[in-house]
Amino acid sequence: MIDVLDVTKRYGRTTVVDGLRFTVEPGRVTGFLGPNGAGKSTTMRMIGGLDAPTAGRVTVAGRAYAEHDAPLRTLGMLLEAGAAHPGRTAEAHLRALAAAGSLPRRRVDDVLAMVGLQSAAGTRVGTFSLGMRQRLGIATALLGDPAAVLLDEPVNGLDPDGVRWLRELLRGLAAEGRTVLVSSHLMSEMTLTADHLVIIGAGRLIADEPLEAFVRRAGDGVVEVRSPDAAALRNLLLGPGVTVSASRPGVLEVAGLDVETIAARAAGAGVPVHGLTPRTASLEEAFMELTRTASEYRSVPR
Ligand SMILES: Nc1ncnc2c1ncn2[C@@H]1O[C@H](COP(=O)(O)OP(=O)(O)OP(=O)(O)O)[C@@H](O)[C@H]1O
Repeated sequence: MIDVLDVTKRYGRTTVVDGLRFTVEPGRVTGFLGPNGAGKSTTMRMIGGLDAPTAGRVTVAGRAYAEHDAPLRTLGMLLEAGAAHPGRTAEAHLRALAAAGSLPRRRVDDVLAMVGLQSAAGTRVGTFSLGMRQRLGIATALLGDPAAVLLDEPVNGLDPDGVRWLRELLRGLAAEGRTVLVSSHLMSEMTLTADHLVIIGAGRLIADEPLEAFVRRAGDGVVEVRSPDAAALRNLLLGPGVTVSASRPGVLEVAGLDVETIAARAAGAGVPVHGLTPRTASLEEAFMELTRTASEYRSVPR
């Protein structure tokens, strides 16, 4: 569990984080969202003890990061890619960290396997692609088998396969009961990974809610349904307050019914359904609108 308790961070006269308060619960992926410059990295650095709040407190499992006897087992973090020495191999980099943190050597092999870098273990980090560096950064974060994981924009530099892999990894870590906080400035990315959202704008909390609640509030309520028997399904779903349109063959856009109801009706009538997705195209816009409005209420200069 991570607690950000009324934290403010000022650099000179600039307030970057402003009275921020939220809790990151274990067992789920929490997406930490905000536009560029919102204060995400600053907040994450304070959680990881790399920067001190001007006011307020941050605790990990009830204590400040620096006060833990086994910090690497408490919190693993990826705060910037490419922190490894370019002349070292991936394995040597991880071994050095394991030795410094009194971690068993086998953890090096474990995390190399977890991030899919076994075959590059003996390669110098300087020759790594951005995606490989990102994977090594994630391996570093996981080295101590930590109860909480903090990843700042981990998707940067990953290809589509890498993004999918990361999504599975994060969901797996949460399923193991760990606390997972992952930042992004893209809503669309988070809708596929996060269970819970913490949204900030201009250093202030804008939303702290389950992803589902955000989608319900900000989405347009349209469900896309793919079916090889779209015509039959259309007749089945139409009724008072329900509109069904078909923009592409085999795909219906249904407004006025939720995913569960559509699935139950189709199953009840034996109509095959191959896909059922709430339309999320508008979520990115809703997110931008939300954070833009918050920023406009700020006095300038901060
Ligand atoms: N050491 C520093 N000194 C002065 N200002 C800083 C410092 N670190 C960050 N800032 C400022 O604080 C603000 C928030 O930065 P931060 O990196 O935390 O935002 P972010 O939400 O992570 O954005 P991004 O998505 O661009 O990484 C920015 O305006 C940045 O210029």
